[in-house]
Amino acid sequence: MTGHQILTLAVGQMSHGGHCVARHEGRVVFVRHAVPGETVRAVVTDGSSTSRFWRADVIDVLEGSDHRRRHPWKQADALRAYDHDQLPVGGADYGHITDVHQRRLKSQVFRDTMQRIGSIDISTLDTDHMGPEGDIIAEHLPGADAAGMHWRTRVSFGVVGGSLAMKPSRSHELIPLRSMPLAVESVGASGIFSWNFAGARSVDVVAPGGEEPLTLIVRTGSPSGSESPTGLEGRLMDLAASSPKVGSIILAAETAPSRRGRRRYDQLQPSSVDYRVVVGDRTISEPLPTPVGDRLAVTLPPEGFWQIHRSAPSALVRTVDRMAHLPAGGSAIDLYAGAGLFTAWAASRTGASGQVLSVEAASPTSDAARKLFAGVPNVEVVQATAESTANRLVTSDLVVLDPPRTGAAKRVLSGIDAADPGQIIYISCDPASFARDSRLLCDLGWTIRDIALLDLYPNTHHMESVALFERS
Ligand SMILES: C[S@@+](CC[C@H](N)C(=O)[O-])C[C@H]1O[C@@H](n2cnc3c(N)ncnc32)[C@H](O)[C@@H]1O
Repeated sequence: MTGHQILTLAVGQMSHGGHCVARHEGRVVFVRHAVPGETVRAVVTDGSSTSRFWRADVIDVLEGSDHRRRHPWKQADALRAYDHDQLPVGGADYGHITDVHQRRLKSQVFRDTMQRIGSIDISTLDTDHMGPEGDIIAEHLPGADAAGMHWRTRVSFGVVGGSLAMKPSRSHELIPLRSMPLAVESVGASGIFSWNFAGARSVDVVAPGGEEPLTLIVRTGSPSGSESPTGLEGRLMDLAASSPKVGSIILAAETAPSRRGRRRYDQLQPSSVDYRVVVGDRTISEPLPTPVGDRLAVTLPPEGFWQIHRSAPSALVRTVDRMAHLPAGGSAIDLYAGAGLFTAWAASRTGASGQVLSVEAASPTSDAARKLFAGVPNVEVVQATAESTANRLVTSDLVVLDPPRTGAAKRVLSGIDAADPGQIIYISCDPASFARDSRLLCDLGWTIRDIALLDLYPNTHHMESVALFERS
């Protein structure tokens, strides 16, 4: 291993995943916490003499970029952490880059990833959002502060020594937190960073609609029916009584080991977790950008999927609405539908004489959709995987798909193609899987007509794209 080797590097372009590309003696080095154009000293964190590439973290900036700023979150500030012989916590890997430049880099990464993985040149697209360098301008969303903080309505923490904690990127070490400024203000104001969670394995915090009161899901490894030896439950009740900003606490005991790689908010097998309300309610309420009849909000369990930026639901629906041609009386299919964000929009567009099919695999989330659309005759909610449904789809005016980070399976895309809808709108949180899936759709005879890039994850390398496909 080359651990602790220090290199002086001239840093090149930003790549997918938040690393800048540099070279050392012919070998590629992926450098974290850098800005393209800088000269830095970086410590090698991964790689051996036989590795094709190395990874390194910036510890000192010799020639800084004009786009560098002081990281607004001290515990995630790599330079500060290395000065104190510590590791920075992960989760805000773009925090050292100015707000406007973060979005410029995301645009470039998206364009380059589409070219590299999908062999798709987006610079020729005829869209209002085209930037001067042939990349899609990433849209800034309201709901964060000037430093791009306080937008997350959902945050997951580990627990160490009773304190809420997070890991540095690519590390298993848990670092106790003093705050988590990406989260909406009520999370910091609730006092939970000084609570004693000893006995818990992890804690998920949800601020429905970005507001208070918060709901906490406190996860333990033992059945929640048995009082833990650390007295966790009693302590949580006392703490909740002293904090008006925490409305509900739910103990979640894993009754079967969690599968690696499963996402926290879309548990497809909820039976392996036993949920029990300690304080407050078992469900939360999220405001809907498009009401369903007189229902202005959807009720769902806090572990069910909902977009994490407080402005994401309205921004995504607005973008889909701008791209789609969905007439009154028309038909739409919403795959990977969650609790029905886009189903609600499609139902309001198509009206009473239209038809909308909403397909979601996770049962708690799909149950929420079924309750939301109960009594709405033109909406059918199906709890199933997109894969099992795709070969039975009938033709429609529009298919919306919003898969998890891994993208859509090949047979989902082939099934959509065979059903021959008028339009496909693909919402993605990962440019790499989106580029792969776009290639497949293009090979099946579809063309990208429009793309929007939304900065749903400020201060991180993540981005969201919404793309419209039509037949070539
Ligand atoms: C990115 S979320 C989008 C949800 C919804 N469109 C929204 O914006 O609220 C992806 C959803 O797909 C669901 N999901 C994951 N794998 C699936 C599959 N194979 N088939 C159907 N749904 C799946 C997840 O449970 C999650 O609700």
